[in-house]
Amino acid sequence: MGRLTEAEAAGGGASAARSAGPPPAPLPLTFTSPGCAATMASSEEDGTNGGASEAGEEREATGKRRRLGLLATTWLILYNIAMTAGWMVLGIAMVRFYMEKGTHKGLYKSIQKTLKFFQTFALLEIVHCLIGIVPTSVLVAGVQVSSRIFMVWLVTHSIKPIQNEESVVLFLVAWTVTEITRYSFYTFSLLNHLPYFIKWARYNFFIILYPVGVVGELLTIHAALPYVKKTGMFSIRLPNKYNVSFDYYYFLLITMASYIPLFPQLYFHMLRQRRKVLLGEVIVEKDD
Ligand SMILES: CCCCCCCCCCCCC[C@@H](O)CC(=O)SCCNC(=O)CCNC(=O)[C@H](O)C(C)(C)COP(=O)(O)OP(=O)(O)OC[C@H]1O[C@@H](n2cnc3c(N)ncnc32)[C@H](O)[C@@H]1OP(=O)(O)O
Repeated sequence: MGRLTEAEAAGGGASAARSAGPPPAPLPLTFTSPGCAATMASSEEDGTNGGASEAGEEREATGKRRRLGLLATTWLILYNIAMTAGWMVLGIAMVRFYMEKGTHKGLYKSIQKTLKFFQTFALLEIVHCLIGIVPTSVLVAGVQVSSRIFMVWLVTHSIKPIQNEESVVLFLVAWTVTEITRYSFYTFSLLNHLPYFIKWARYNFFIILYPVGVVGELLTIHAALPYVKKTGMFSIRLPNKYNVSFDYYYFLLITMASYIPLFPQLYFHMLRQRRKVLLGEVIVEKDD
């Protein structure tokens, strides 16, 4: 798989100037699905070039909806509205909790049901990719969603002593702001009425929120380590009749280490999406 920038595809001009600079380094993981190339190639926009661009955007959105089918589009609109509402409820609950109590202690306990419900519901994002109704790669969605599910169920839910750590608030705030923006972006896009500030927020907030969320997650896992070591939770010791052993403590250490290769992949993927959507750079997949 090779990647072609708009400058290469169009042979230069204003677009070339926009996408000037060194081409992005090829990544070991391919993050765009083959089915996604045509959509990407047709989505040139910069939000500033007036009527022609808007008309083009509208045509593109209508075309996209036709390709998707009414059922899939309706489902995605309902799904995205539900997720936007869910994360808004969570955000409001967090702000209210803090304003009433003046502390973050007890915050996780008070919002955990809503968090678990909506974050678990996000598993459908992997299904959306698998059945091809969204062009995101299964790998990107899989890493993103599974790391969140892991944080919610196998770390924060299971290890009660860490629930009041400040780091939990850090990732909760980062996730909540991101998801309200992301799901409202998808909803308005599907409805073909995307306010520019939502598009802008979707492709700028992550620059800060992604690292903030990752720091929160890593500090939370780190805080869990002594407890996991002491209790031996989720671990299987030898000897046993299956002759298998598993140490959750080391599993957590490996998980923390896996952020080093995986997080930059997600971050650079988002930076590429940002260039495509906000700066109008087109990335065309071509077979070698
Ligand atoms: C079991 C143990 C596992 C341990 C694993 C350890 C791994 C550790 C590394 C992982 C670190 C993750 C940390 C993370 O949890 C921290 C945070 O999240 S902090 C908060 C900040 N976070 C973010 O900003 C996250 C951003 N993430 C995302 O946006 C997505 O999750 C991602 C999958 C990365 C997005 O990628 P995508 O390619 O989908 O971007 P786009 O939004 O531009 O969408 C591309 C096209 O798909 C269409 N689309 C996608 N979803 C929908 C939808 N629901 N409805 C409608 N359309 C959708 C979208 O419109 C685009 O279409 P087009 O290209 O045609 O315009």
